[in-house]
Amino acid sequence: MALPAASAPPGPLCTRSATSATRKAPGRVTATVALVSALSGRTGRLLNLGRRASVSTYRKREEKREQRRRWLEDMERPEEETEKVEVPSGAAPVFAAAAEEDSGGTSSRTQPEPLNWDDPGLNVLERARLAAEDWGEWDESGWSTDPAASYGTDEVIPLPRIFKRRRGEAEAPKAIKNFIELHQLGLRKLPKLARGETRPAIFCGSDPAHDGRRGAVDDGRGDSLGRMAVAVHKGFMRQRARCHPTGDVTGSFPLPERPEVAFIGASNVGKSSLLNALTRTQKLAPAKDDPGVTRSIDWYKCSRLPVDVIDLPGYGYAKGSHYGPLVADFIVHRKSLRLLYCLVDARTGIRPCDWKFYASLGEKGPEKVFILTKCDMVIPKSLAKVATIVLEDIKSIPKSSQRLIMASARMGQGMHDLRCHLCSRAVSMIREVKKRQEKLENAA
Ligand SMILES: Nc1nc2c(ncn2[C@@H]2O[C@H](COP(=O)(O)OP(=O)(O)OP(=O)(O)O)[C@@H](O)[C@H]2O)c(=O)[nH]1
Ligand SMILES: [Mg+2]
Repeated sequence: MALPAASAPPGPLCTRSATSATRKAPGRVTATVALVSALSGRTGRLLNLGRRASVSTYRKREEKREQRRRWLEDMERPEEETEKVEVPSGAAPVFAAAAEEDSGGTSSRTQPEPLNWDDPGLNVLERARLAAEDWGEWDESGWSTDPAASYGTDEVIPLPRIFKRRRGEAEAPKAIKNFIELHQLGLRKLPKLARGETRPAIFCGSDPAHDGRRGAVDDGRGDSLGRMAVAVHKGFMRQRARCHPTGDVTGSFPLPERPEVAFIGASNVGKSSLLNALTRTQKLAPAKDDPGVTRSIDWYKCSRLPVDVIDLPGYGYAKGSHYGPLVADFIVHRKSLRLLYCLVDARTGIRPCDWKFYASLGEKGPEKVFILTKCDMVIPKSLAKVATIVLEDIKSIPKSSQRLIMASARMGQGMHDLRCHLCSRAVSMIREVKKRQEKLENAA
């Protein structure tokens, strides 16, 4: 559809090359146009071509202006108008019931009290519901386009409003800031190394007196735990067993050989990468930029650890199927599983899908220890704020340790700390097993 002549844009009605040519040599261009016109009598057509190109550009600009105007209008609209309570598809029954009530459905339950995030009395279910509501238009299928895995730091990832507000308001305690400096955590500019020089690993998890400076790197062997952690770092791992989340054909899982610890978290949070980073075997557990890579329960055996490490499929997104409920079932019923490392992305904090998963576990399952992963992707200041928020959040999650580990599988920051933690827990698990054996022997 052609635009009416009145709406045509002001300015030149010929092509840019002709305009610039006119500016440079007006006489020559006029002569050329006159010659062409004389030869073919199509001067009007020539000019029309220019005019048409310019009209389409004008129309595009108009469209862009219109889009921008609409976007600005949306931004200026008061929050209440745009805010809507949406429950993600496939949400747990508690959300479905809440949504039904919110929409004035037929549910016999009374309208729930509006929740306030800052209320310390909120339990995990209430926080899960609040987080799901806050996420608004969050959709699990959107995970496929979520750039959470990629290394670029300038990418935008969707964040819930509550999280943004809390991150803005959070005041990180000095202890957390010092901890981050000590472990050299966060996104940092690495100094260039001279040829042949290797970057030293940062071992300061076991040494509280370490000042965190590069030159003062200790070897992590300050105590027996540190030595054990260094042994894990130099050890190797191999796969012991693999099973579908529903079990084998009989619905059962491999028999436990040792106490077990498992890594759990949303898809793509970096569970497999963290497991690989424990012994620095990059190709052990498959890890990719794609969510839903691990789709089975994998048992790994470490040469220097008296426990088995389990890599679980992630929840929130999985190609073809959603394993969240199956994994939760496995965690609840596996008696030999003594510790659960819950991974949380350092850029997003605890997400609604995480809250949903913890809500589905409830009081059941082993103790949870939280790990902030991908710490190399946020600046130290922001990392300190997110750590403060997560530490606050985990207070309301049942059976969670109040210890937060910060690590980066890619850069190795905080890995010594994680290994130390794993070793200390492994030692106490073995002690427990021995005590129980002794008790049984005495009874017999
Ligand atoms: N920058 C950075 N990237 C990481 C880190 N850990 C993991 N990644 C990247 O995140 C992506 C996903 O890692 P995976 O280990 O496959 O994640 P996963 O949680 O096992 O994912 P699923 O198996 O799909 O549940 C990979 O591309 C990793 O390279 C980290 O500490 N820092
Ligand atoms: Mg994986």
